Amino acid sequence: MIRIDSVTKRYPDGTVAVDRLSLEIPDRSVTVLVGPSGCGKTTTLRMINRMVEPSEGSILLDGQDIRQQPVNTLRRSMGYVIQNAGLFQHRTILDNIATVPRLLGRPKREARARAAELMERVGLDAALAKRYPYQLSGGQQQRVGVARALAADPPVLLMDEPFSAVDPVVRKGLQDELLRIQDELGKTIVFVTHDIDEAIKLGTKVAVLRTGGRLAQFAPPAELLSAPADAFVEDFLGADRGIRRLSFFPAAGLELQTAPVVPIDADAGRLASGAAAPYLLVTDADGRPLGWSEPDRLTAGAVDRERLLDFGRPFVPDTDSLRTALDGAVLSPTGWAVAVDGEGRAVGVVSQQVIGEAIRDAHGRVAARADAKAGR
Ligand SMILES: Nc1ncnc2c1ncn2[C@@H]1O[C@H](COP(=O)(O)OP(=O)(O)OP(=O)(O)O)[C@@H](O)[C@H]1O
Repeated sequence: MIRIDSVTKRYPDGTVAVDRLSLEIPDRSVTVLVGPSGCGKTTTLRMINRMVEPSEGSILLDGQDIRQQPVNTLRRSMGYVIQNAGLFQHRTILDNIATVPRLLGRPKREARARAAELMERVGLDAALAKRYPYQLSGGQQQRVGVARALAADPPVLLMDEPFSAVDPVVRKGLQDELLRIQDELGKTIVFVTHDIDEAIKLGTKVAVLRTGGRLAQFAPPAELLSAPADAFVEDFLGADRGIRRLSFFPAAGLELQTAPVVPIDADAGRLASGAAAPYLLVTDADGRPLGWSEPDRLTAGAVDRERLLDFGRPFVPDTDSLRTALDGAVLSPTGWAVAVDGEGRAVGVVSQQVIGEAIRDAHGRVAARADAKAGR
């Protein structure tokens, strides 16, 4: 655990970048520091690897004051990734990644083998190994930055706005990759961003800082969204807080109806058994959805695919959230969402109303848990 204990940083010109900040950063999880420009995120991160020394307070790593170990030893235990990757322009990709193992005295062959392995881990094609940084896209360069930071297998990874300079699509890919790597490697990651959506997506816990380096709230993302500590946090979270919060509620408990799902070759009896529903979902012979139809427009054995209504975007109950299910229902011309299994076969349908009830239940459960925690 990294423990930031009442740390203040006053720069020589008198700027107080961080003001009596206390934070406990748990092991093997992603802790995000988020806040408006100039609120002291970078200063805080750099105090963890002693690129900046606190004016007051202390930082403990696994119970030991970080000032008690030589700065080089400390930094070796902490990979550091910055915006634009900060790669060595005159070295190949492979040698960029192999830099730290080489500095640590690893033989060239071993360091390069490790670098090649890391390229694969961060999703870089081996063919890029001999290129130079300027021959890579921004997103690829960031991946190299992550690989380089992982090369010495440090337990801690400090990341300062690593994905800010790339476009939203590439950024999403990099975020997904980071979560995957984190799942596999279980690093202690401290991640700085000014993007609250990135914070909510990546953070196990999120520290929202306000200008002057003061902590506004430190909580898991779902808790931030459901109970912002004050108006500043609420404002910083922005619009759609309620909808975004639904991402944290699984769709697995939704009660699905199967009677309205009918195969394209359904006989009259099968069609009649679903006829009470306002719409039927027609599937192909493998069970994959084709589209919606009002029951009285269907004739057994003669379904005109062209006349079916678009079924919108289906959700997978086992892995998706209530947000995805609701989105599916809102996008569907019938107001019903289609549930599919991992192979894309329809497993049932669910109305907006039922999703609405599930949302109310989920809110109720969270409120009950909060009450229990507060001893009410
Ligand atoms: N070397 C320095 N000397 C004086 N003031 C500094 C120095 N470095 C940072 N600051 C100031 O400290 C405050 C916090 O800066 P910091 O870079 O930590 O913020 P940040 O939250 O990371 O900002 P951003 O999101 O814009 O990168 C700012 O007011 C900044 O101007």
